[in-house]
Amino acid sequence: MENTVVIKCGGSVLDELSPAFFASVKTMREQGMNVVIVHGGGPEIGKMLKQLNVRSEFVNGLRKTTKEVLAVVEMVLSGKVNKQLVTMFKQHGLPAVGISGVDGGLLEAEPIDGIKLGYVGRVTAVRVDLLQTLLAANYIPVISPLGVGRSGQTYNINADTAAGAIAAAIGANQLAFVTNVPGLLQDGTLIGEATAETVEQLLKDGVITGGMIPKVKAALSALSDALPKVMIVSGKTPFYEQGTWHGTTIRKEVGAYL
Ligand SMILES: Nc1ncnc2c1ncn2[C@@H]1O[C@H](COP(=O)(O)OP(=O)(O)O)[C@@H](O)[C@H]1O
Ligand SMILES: CC(=O)N[C@@H](CCC(=O)OP(=O)(O)O)C(=O)O
Repeated sequence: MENTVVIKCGGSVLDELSPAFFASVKTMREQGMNVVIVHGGGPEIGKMLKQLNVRSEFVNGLRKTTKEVLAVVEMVLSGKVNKQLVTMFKQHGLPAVGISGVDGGLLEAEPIDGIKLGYVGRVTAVRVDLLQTLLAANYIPVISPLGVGRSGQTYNINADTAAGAIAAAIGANQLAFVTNVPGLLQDGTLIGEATAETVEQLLKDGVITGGMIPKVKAALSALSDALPKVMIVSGKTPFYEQGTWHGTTIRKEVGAYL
């Protein structure tokens, strides 16, 4: 779908989204862009698991998801976080519809590795027509990263991975990861522009760690001719003004897109 931006809002910044974040989304819509939001909620899930005394651990940045953990993930992502975000959009005059990847079979998924990770899924198909219908009616879809298997099983999907898969499926020409830092940092300094090759090197050198790893991996696999650049930006400050992105831009190669 031409002129479409997929924006992933990280759980790390959901409580700190500034009015400037919503103003940036408004600007994009005024410029005729279709906006699709995918949200995370890792910290909120962690808090709820703790309150309920349910243990969970991370394996390679992914939350090992037992049946008990899955019930909490579903409740927090498609309930609390999704509705909070929809309400925030409404308060800023933006019409949003919250759906999870289960609704309408939006995100079809299969288990990544049932033995090690339990109910953690990867996206195998996206019901693009559902998103197109909402966008055509001028709504902003706000998606929580749950998937549904062929047998009806629900899966927990990393929000960065889900955003990348949705961007590729809908044919978005822009993808942005909104998080709690200004972009990719090296020794505390913002990296304004990076090629896929540079990012691979930063991963190898251990400059990119923790929650930034699934983000850049999703960015690298989403890059294509149709999606020539991916942005990593802050949700605490304006991230898009007068056609300019503030943060890190990752391109396939130097000069791939200007
Ligand atoms: N090179 C890096 N540049 C910026 N942030 C990094 C880097 N390496 C690791 N990080 C960490 O990644 C975090 C963002 O990932 P995460 O906490 O998972 O956020 P989100 O919930 O937005 O997905 C940052 O707050 C920072 O601590
Ligand atoms: C499989 C897996 O790890 N799923 C994530 C889904 C939420 C998420 O990705 O939230 P952030 O974007 O805030 O990290 C989780 O359970 O935390």
